[in-house]
Amino acid sequence: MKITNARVIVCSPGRNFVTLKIETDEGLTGIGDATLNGRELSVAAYLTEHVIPCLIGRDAHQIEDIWQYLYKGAYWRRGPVTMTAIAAVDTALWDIKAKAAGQPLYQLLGGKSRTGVMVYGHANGSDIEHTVDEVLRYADAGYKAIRAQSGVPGLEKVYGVGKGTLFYEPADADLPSEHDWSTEKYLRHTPKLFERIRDKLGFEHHLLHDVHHRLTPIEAGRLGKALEPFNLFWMEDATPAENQEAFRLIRQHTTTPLAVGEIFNSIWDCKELIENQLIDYVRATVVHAGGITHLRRIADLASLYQVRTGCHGATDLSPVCMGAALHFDLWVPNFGIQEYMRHTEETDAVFPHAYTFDQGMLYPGDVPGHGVEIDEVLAAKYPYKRAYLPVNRLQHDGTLWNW
Ligand SMILES: O=C(O)[C@@H](O)[C@@H](O)[C@H](O)[C@H](O)CO
Ligand SMILES: [Mg+2]
Repeated sequence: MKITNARVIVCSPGRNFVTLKIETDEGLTGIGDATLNGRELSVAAYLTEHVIPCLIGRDAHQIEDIWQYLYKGAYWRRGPVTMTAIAAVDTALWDIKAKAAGQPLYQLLGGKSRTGVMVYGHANGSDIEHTVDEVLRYADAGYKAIRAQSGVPGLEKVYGVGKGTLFYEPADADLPSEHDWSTEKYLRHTPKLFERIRDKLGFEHHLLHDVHHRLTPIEAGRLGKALEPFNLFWMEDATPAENQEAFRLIRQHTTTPLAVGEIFNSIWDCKELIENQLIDYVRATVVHAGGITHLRRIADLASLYQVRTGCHGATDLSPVCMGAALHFDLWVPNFGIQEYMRHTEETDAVFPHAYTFDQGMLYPGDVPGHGVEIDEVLAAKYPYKRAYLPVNRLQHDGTLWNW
């Protein structure tokens, strides 16, 4: 089955998405997500200018060979732009292979390892009481796992806390907006938040929290220790992970489980974290970590060390990534949890999909392929709009910090 054509579709149904569509001489098509939030057009150009010309005429069934060809053939290995582009090709080819077999994608990976995919939703509130109400709302909606983020007294804008409650969108301006940060205020506030949530909710539900790279390792150790009585499922991105060894310091101070990896793009970003058992969950997902082919390698390495998966699933990952990730989640033996932030109705209409939510679980559906398509006519009605993620500055002196 030969690849006859491929093209990039950029659209913005409420937020920007980049999608690669591959066509074959047998009439089968496949799509892959290529969205890199705030840097979308770099991946679109990488695909159009440098990848698509190399795909035409190749056998769509040779997923592994094409992966190696694009990875080794670039010479400049790894990096978010390259790996997102490769992921889009890989996802589209798995979609085509599964459609050719007439099977849902999870069957080609090895079949179901579980009945459904446990997800966590996002409860965001402007203060503790508001966040508690949101957590209870998610529990009522059937979620078994809930991430809680709250505004911090004395800080104007905080990661994870949106204007509306259901749809949180941080890429909110055509030049980066500026947030302020105080580690001291955040560290005083966060244990109180979880104490109050457990008081009201009890201990039946999983609770998660995202630190969004803002603490030093020793501060992260302190927070993890303070949160131990509240039994978190995980503390996420406690410190930036460029230096993987930094997690050893956090580990030495707390038994709160650690998750990291939404910004990882290859197995090399987490090799030491996994081999030294410095984390419990690896958060890489299909779109930014080289597609199903490479994510499977990360998960296999992780499984040797009892590290489980927790795929990133924010709204800047398109429904195409979500669909593919759900097939991966249904199969992967060392599954932990899947993040699920709902897309807007506009986005769902542009990307009709087979996956469904019920009682805190997602199900990828059984249609051949990954089960997500793109309505190109509708997509054309939503042109690209530049949108950046914010930057963060320390409140007391304006030093640029991690957002
Ligand atoms: O855990 C998460 O979902 C995040 O940390 C994201 O919201 C992240 O900020 C965005 O994906 C950035 O594009
Ligand atoms: Mg995160």
